[in-house]
Amino acid sequence: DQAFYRDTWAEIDLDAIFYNVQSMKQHVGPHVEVIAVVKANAYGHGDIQVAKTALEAGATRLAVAFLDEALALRKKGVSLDVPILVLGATNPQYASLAASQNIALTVFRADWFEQAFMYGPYEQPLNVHIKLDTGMGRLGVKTKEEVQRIVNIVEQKESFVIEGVYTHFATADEQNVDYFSFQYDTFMHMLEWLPAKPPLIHCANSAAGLRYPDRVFNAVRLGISMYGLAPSQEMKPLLPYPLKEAFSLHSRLTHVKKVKAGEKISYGATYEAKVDEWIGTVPIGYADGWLRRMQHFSVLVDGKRAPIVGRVCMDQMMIRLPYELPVGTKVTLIGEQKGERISVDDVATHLNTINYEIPCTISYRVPRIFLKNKSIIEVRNAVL
Ligand SMILES: Cc1ncc(COP(=O)(O)O)c(CNc2conc2O)c1O
Repeated sequence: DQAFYRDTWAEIDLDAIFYNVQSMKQHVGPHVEVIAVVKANAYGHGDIQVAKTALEAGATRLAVAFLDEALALRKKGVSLDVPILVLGATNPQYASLAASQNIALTVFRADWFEQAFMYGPYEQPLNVHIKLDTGMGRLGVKTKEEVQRIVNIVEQKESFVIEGVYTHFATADEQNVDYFSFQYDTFMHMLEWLPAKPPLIHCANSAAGLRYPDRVFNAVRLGISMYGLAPSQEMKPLLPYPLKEAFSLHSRLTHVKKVKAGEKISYGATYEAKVDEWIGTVPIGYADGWLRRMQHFSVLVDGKRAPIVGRVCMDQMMIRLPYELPVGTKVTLIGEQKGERISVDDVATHLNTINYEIPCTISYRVPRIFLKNKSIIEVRNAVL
């Protein structure tokens, strides 16, 4: 039986993931842990495959958005001795479950602990990372009093261990460093509120890790640049080492026809052939996360750019071919053909968004093929 039957797939180059993690590891030095941020199915790249590769490449911890993603990694084989940090908020009633699975939780409210304690008992203590809000304005403690309340509760109950303290930057990927510096200084000031320094102190996302390797304390939360994507356009000229893009997206022509001038293509009959044209049909659409706004963008066939013509449908779209090509011809929507390249950034620019959003949006319906040394080691098909 086939791993998947459709003619559309994403390829994740795990060698690129490995290289990007190893590069950051070397960049920040041996005293700084790399925490691989694999939330949102590893930004659409495949959570367990990226997690395993990152750990092989020197990451020592994983980070996810919420508890379900951490439990999923355990179920998929991440051993208990690999710590996983939940970056988002967790309902206090699940604190003991997290503790039993060596999953650390982000906390930022003293009342959370009062509730979490009621849901005991805790066979083993829960590791918590106190999040400080230095200016991101999302989650985090903002006052010394709140920090004191948290520390007092933790000291009273042996169910909780403060394993870490951290903050998150809002503008680390921008050329202007004013707000970044304000947050960094605020973090330094807030750290003084803690009676003792926890084992882990971390503030850096990819951008901060790339730009200020000597100001990351002792761990970096590596997300976007692990996938070989720059945190922002502004940051591209500031990259201390090259990044290797891990994600590519491909399909194959399911139909090729010659249309006469005046003939219409796709819903709304919005596209009209100006002259006699060769039109190809590609089996990918907005239900795959290749959004309707991709109309007027181009894809690669035979190493040439072919414009998407007419409206993108739920499962298919049409392109204007440079010349007649056989059914089955490979179409590259993100990636390289014969030296021509369409990057994740190109798609993001067309959609007037950031590169983070693109791989995350390629839906469960697109099978993921995992490559190591250019050969397929695994296929994930969430449809079957
Ligand atoms: C708390 C936290 N730490 C680290 C990271 C990794 O950042 P990076 O991918 O820039 O390296 C994120 C990413 N959070 C998000 C990325 O996009 N939207 C977000 O909320 C985060 O929310």
